[in-house]
Amino acid sequence: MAGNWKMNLDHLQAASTLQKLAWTLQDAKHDAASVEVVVLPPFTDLRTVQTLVDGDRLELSYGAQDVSPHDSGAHTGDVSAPMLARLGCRYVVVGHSERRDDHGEGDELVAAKAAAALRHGVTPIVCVGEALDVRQAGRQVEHVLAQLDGSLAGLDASAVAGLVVAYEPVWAIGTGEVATPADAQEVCGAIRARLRETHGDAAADGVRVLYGGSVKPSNVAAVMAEDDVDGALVGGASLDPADFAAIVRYQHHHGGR
Ligand SMILES: O=C(CO)COP(=O)(O)O
Repeated sequence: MAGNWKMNLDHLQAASTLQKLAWTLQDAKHDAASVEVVVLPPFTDLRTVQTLVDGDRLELSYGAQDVSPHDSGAHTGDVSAPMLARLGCRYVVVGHSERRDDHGEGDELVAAKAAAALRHGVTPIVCVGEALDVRQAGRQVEHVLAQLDGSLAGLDASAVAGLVVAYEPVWAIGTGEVATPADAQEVCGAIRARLRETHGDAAADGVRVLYGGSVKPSNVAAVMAEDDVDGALVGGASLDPADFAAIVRYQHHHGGR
């Protein structure tokens, strides 16, 4: 269960949010071995998050929201995978729709970013998803699979087995419009089936497929009940530690699988 904070919470707010999240999960005796909890704060928060997680031995993982395809050099404003690795980032989001849209990132760049992360032991969370017009035309599966093929270009089966892929329909992000569990399953199932074809069983069975888009404590259990949804990538609701903890612990609150 991953919380993408997007461009919210400065490093002071990050510290209090993280502490509240950790206490809430601890009070609920959350078993971190069964459901991994990940926060994805802005770059400027990462050192603070690292210090807290290490110092207080919090059972939380963290990562960044973007990474350069390059390891170092003249790339003003970018942050490299070695830098993220040194900060203890276990994950990094690549290809979020907000970066694809705001910064014109295409599949080739996303694949280069995923490869950069993997070179330095950081697990990419590769985001794919269709816009509303594509869904209305009924072309969501072919669209997402083309994005997936492009965004994972060049990765071998063992790399894919360790990956996280997040299906986030753009029309469901920040809109309150959640895909139905069947919508999420259709595309998440197609993603896993495609990876089985292209990279084999170990890759398809190892990859973790997340759903993202207006996930809330009230709707998470239904989407998690689908076969090919392994977790959630949560935006807005992850900013509230009580809501995010409730999402992480969806089985206990809503009787999911
Ligand atoms: O984009 C998302 C997570 O990466 C989803 O955001 P919301 O949960 O705010 O819809």
